[in-house]
Formats: sequence, C-alpha cells, structure tokens
Amino acid sequence: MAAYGIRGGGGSRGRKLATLAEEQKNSGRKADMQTVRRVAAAFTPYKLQIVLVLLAILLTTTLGLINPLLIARIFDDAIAKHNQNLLIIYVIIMFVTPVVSGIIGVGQSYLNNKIGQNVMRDFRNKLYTHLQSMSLRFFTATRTGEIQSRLSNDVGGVENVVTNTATSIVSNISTALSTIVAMIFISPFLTLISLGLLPIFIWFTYKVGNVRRQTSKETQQSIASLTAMMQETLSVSGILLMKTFGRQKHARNQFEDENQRLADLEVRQQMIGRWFFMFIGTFFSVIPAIVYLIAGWQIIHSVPIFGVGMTFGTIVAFTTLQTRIFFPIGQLLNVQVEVQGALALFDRIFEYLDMPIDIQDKSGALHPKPEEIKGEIAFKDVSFTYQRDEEQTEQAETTAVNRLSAQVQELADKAEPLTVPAVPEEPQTTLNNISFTIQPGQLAALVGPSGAGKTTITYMVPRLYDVDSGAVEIDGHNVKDIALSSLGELVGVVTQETYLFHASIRENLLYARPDATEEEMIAATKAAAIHERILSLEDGYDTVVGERGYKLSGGEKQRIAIARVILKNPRILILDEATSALDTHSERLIQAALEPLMRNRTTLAIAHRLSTILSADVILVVDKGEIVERGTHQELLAKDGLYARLYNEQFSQVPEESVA
Ligand SMILES: Nc1ncnc2c1ncn2[C@@H]1O[C@H](COP(=O)(O)OP(=O)(O)OP(=O)(O)O)[C@@H](O)[C@H]1O
Repeated sequence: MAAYGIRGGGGSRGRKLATLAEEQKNSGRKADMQTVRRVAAAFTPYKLQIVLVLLAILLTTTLGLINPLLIARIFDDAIAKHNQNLLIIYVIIMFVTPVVSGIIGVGQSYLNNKIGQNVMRDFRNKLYTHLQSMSLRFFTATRTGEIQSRLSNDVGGVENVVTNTATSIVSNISTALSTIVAMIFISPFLTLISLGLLPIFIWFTYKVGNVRRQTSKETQQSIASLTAMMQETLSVSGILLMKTFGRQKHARNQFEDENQRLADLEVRQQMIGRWFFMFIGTFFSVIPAIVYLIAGWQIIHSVPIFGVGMTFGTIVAFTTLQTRIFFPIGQLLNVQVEVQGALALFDRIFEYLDMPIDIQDKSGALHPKPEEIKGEIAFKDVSFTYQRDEEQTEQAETTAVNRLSAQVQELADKAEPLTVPAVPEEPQTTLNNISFTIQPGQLAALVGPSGAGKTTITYMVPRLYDVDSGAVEIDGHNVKDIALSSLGELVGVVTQETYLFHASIRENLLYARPDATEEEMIAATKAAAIHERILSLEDGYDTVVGERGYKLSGGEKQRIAIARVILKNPRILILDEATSALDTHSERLIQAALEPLMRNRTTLAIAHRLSTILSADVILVVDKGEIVERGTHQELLAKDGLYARLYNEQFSQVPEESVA
C-alpha cells in the first residue's frame, strides 16, 4: 500500500524532520530575541533612572574591590613590615567603604523597584486598555478568569524579573568581571584553576533554563485555569447553578485536580536544575581548598609559576576575591534560568497585546451631537455570521487530521478503502439580507422563535459586532462611520439580565450620566416606578447592591436598569425584554417604567410582552436569520403566518384588554 506510505519513510524523511526541527529552533530563537527586544522597549521611558542605577552599580562594584585588595596590602605592607599607622589607615578605609557602598545600595534598590513597578504598571495599563477595546466576540470566546489571570498573575509573575533582573545582571557581570581582572592580576594560574569549568556550567544553565521556560508556561496556564474555575463557580450565578444541580463534589474534584497539577508544576519548577545548582555550589565550595593546596605547595617549595612567586598576602587576597566571584556567577546562572522562565510569561502578555482590535473608529469618524440625531435606523441588506473561535476551529481541525492519519495507518495494514472523517463545517449565516427602516420615534418589535437572530440584529446597531455585508445606518450615516464613543452616547441598551455593579444604587444610576443632578436622578427613578421602593430601603439611594445586584428582586433590578437608561436619555433604545414572567403587579410596574422610556425615542425591542407588541409601529418577524413577515399586529394576524402561530401559542390565553 504505497499510497499510504506513512511508515518507513527512510533517511530522507528523517533528514526532513531534522531540518524542520532546526527551522523551528531558529524561529524560536528569533521569537525569543523579539520578546527580549519588546521587554527592553518597555524600559525606554525610564532611561534616566536606568543610567543612575548603572552608575550606582559601577560605583558599588569598584568600592567592593577595595577591601580584598587592601587585605594583601595589610598583610604584606602593614603587618609584615610592622607599620602600625598604615594598618590603621587601611582599617579605616575598610570601615568606610562598606558603609558608603551600603548607602548607595539603598538608593539603587529604591530606583530598581521604582523602574520595575512602573514597567509593570505600564503593562497592566496597556493590557487593560487593549482588552477594553476588544469586541464582544473576544469576550464571548474567552473565559473571564483567563483574562483576569493574564492581567494579574502573568504581569505579577514577571515582577521579580523586571525589578531585579536587569540590575542583577549588570551588577553581577561587573562584579564578576572586575573580580576576574583582579584575580588575573594577582595570579593568572590560580584564576585558570578557579574558573576553567565556567563555560560548561553556562551551557548547562541554558539547557536548564529552557526546561524552566516550558514549565513556567504550563504553570501560568494552570493558574489561569484555576482562576477561571474560581471565577465561574464562586460567583452568585455559579454557586446557584452548582447548588441547585448538586454538583459541588464534581466542581470540588475538578478544582482539586487542577490544584494538584499546579502544586506539582510549582514543585517541578522550583526543583528544575536544583541538582545542577547543588553540583555547582559544591564545586565552588571546594575550589578554595584546591587553591590553598596549590598556593601552599608553591610557598612551601618556593616554586614560581609563570615566573610569579606566592606570598601569604596573595593567598588571602586571592581566596577573598574568589569568595566574591562565586556569588555573582551563581546569581548570573540563576538569573538566566529565571529570565527564560519569565519569557514564557511575557509571551502570554504580548499574545494579548498583539490581538487585533476588530471593531474600532475609522479615521475621521463622525462625532454627531445627540440633539442633532433624529434617530432613524435603517438596516440595508445586512448579512452576518458568528465566526467560530479560532482555538475551537484549530482543535476541531487537528482532531480531524489526527483521526485521518490514525485511519490511514490502520487501513494501510488492512488494505481497505479510506473514509474521510468529518472536517468541521463552516458556520451557517446568522443574519441573511436583513433590510428594514424604523422612523424616528417609532417602536419596532422583533418577534420570532428562539435562536432566530433577534439579539444578533440588535447587536449590529451599537456595533457590538460588525456586519459582514450591507450596512446599518443611523440618520443615513453608516454606524461604521460614527465614532464608537458617540455611538455609545446615542444608543441605550436594556438587556434581559440586569447587571448592577457592587456599589450603591446611586452610583449604579449615575453610571449612565455622572454629571446628572439629584433631581434628574429622582425624576428617572420616578419614571421607572422604582423611586418609592428605593426610598423604602434601609439606606435609600445609598444602599449597596450585592454582586450583580442580588439583594434586589428581578423586577426591581429591571426597573433600576430602566431608570439608568432614562437618565442616560439616548436617542435610540435597544430593549431586550426579559422572558421571565413576573407577577402581575411587577409586570404592571415594568410596563409603567417602559412607557416613559420608549417615549420620544426610536426603539428596537426584542418583544416578549404583549403590551410592547401591541403598541409597536411595526412588528418584524424573524426566522432563521431572515425577516419573514412585517406589519402591525392586526395585519400580521390577518396573514395567518408564523406571527399568527407564535401569537396563538404564547398570548392567546391573555385577554387583550387586560394588557392594554
Ligand atoms: N457568540 C456567538 N457565537 C456563535 N454563535 C452565536 C453566538 N451568539 C449567538 N449565536 C447563534 O446565533 C443564532 C442567533 O442567536 P440570537 O441570540 O440572535 O437568537 P435570538 O433570536 O435572540 O434567540 P433568543 O430569543 O433565544 O434569545 C443562534 O443560532 C445562536 O446559537
């Protein structure tokens, strides 16, 4: 079955794979360099502070060399030659240098932290601003916890690297270099013995760093997953769902599994290279003994090496310098591993920062004043399809390809014909050539079966999604030509599910218009038939509503949401009426609230209340992404089509007069 020749590819296939691996490695390195460059760019606004830090490092490094070098002079010039004055002077210098160096060090660590924290602050700001501009599509496709995790955990994870790494590298390199120079100056031979194995250590550390990077990536993914789980299950809705379905045990198991994975990953991350560093540490500790042996032997036998003799002062100075060099070298090796780990985190941060913003202002976008807008809405031949989340598509495709290759291998043995497994289909169009016009001040009601596309139609007006073809116009202006901020002012939305911040009712109301006066706010709540109820609460308008306003009833929350939009006073209103039926009293109150809300503005309502449907100027009946019928209630009933059927199913029991 040569046609299925997957196995036994031979030498050429092996070479191909090797080339592929090499290419991947090279592109990986390029990507690393790019990440490093981008991280470095984040530091450019703090050039001046960085220069100061570098100066401080140079100064402390130089000061650090004074004492070891003085030791040789104390032994050989002061003690050996019985010069007490010189001894005292040297000792005073040995006192003063660490003090000065310590003071400079404090200033340096202040600057370090300042620079590092500023860089992190900038990353958080950039991420927040960028994410805020992402369209609804991104948020529907991404778990909230994942987003939060990148903002807090990933940025937090690079803290140590951005605060300490740069300075640690510079200060350790300068300490190491200056010490090596001083060591060579004292004894090149002993220096060679001490540092000969260094290149091998560096190579090993690079390898260890690569493993750390991979683990670091997995750890962050696990943290994000855990955050998302907590966010989903420990919210009001999550806990309600979990309790009412008795799924606590399942959620706990899931959480514990992921938590265990995280703990294991953390341990692995901490332990990576520990053996290696233990070996280095031990090696560094025994090196002085070897130096004592060789130098002692040199003194005992008075043998000069490379023409240089050995003195007691030289031995003490050299070993002191030696203790000085192992710490920075150890640190540098460690830093390399840490930096490689942090690169994985930076990759995750940049991945979000690089996501294109699909809905944004055109250059020269219009900024119409709300009072200049009459409020005509026109849909012109609008078509739209929800795109599948890329990750999902990729996964589905990979699964299909994997299945296919497994089948190929199996059939290659059996010599049977091949059946191609289902490759993910293209999604169906959600909206199909939708056209309608709503005159200023009119109420249009969208009616249709579940999943018909009603909500999607309303998303097109405030540009929560962009149409694939056709146009949505407000007063003849394509919404794509209007600045998003202006569009936000023109269009008000009341969603089915009311979202209230964990803040006072007043703050929640003023969110719509922070500059509204107390009178305007009260007028809005009165119009929405909620003023009295708010006053009856313990703290009135200052009552704090719990997460998502949970302390209020569904109907009350809806009326607060209505008051919020009345206060905003948009030219155009999108109303997604709640499907959940309230008791007759609440229902009346909501109707009373909606009436002033819809007055004098163009309203596009996903109507579930008979009262809204009956008062609509036009009813648009949506089915499978198309408008299949349009007209007034009476006209549509007369047609005896889909509308008549839906009406009979839902409202035939309700006497019209009672709703009117
Ligand atoms: N974010 C999304 N990604 C992919 N498909 C989506 C998304 N949102 C909705 N859909 C699909 O688009 C179609 C239309 O959905 P839409 O919410 O507009 O229907 P609807 O008429 O408002 O339904 P309902 O009355 O039940 O709210 C449905 O098949 C739905 O599954």
